[in-house]
Amino acid sequence: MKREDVRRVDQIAIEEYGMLGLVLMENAGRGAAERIAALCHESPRGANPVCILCGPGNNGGDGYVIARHLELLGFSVHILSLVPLDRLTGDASANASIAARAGLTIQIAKSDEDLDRWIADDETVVDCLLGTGATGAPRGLYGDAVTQANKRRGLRVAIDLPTGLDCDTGAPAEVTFRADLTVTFVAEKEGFSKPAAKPWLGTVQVVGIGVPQALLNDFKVA
Ligand SMILES: NC(=O)C1=CN([C@@H]2O[C@H](COP(=O)(O)OP(=O)(O)OC[C@H]3O[C@@H](n4cnc5c(N)ncnc54)[C@H](OP(=O)(O)O)[C@@H]3O)[C@@H](O)[C@H]2O)[C@@H](O)CC1
Ligand SMILES: [K+]
Repeated sequence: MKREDVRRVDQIAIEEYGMLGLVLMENAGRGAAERIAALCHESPRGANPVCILCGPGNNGGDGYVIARHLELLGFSVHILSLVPLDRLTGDASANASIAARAGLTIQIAKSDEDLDRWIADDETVVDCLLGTGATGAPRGLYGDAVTQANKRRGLRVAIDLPTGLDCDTGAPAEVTFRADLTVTFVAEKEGFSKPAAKPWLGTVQVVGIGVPQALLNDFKVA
């Protein structure tokens, strides 16, 4: 599915079907947390704790939901946000507030040194940096975070798409998150089928976010 179409599905679910964005994000995050937990339990590299890297948009918002559900599933979780929480808006801001009030550990990374210090070598790293709103190669600290994550020995999980990968063309940026598992929402993105994308995606699992079948049918999603 093309980036533009998957974004339209979210938009129509909210604007025409009256679903709440928060509900879609909850479904997305909960589904992703369950897939991450299953992978951690079955893989020898699947470590506890889990480090969740959160970016400025709704992909970052998914990260706060995932953190809350992984804690409920018995994982020790910490969140590294690349932006101060007061810069978040909408559903991402709401979920960051819930996580903060719930006492989840949230650190705000301001430099490459912070990232180097705070991402442990053997923990599972979850990429909630950039999703379908990404344009071009990851800039500044976003590129640094991907580079740091790729150096670690633990499992890597990308949420919706690996940061740095163009989800329409499948072309990787010079710095692209190298996932063992990509949990993607609604449907596989068009670029995922391209040979260039394969080394960055790992296993791909699709998680539904609860939008009605009638809407999926309009977009020819099985
Ligand atoms: N209800 C829904 O819609 C649902 C959405 N869901 C989730 O939301 C995701 C889409 O969220 P999103 O649209 O907020 O975009 P996302 O990629 O998180 O961030 C955009 C931000 O990144 C920035 N930025 C851009 N490029 C950059 C770069 N190269 N390097 C650095 N920064 C860059 C950009 O800044 P700007 O370019 O505007 O200055 C902007 O601030 C989707 O993938 C799925 O995970 C699910 O929860 C299901 C329900
Ligand atoms: K991502």
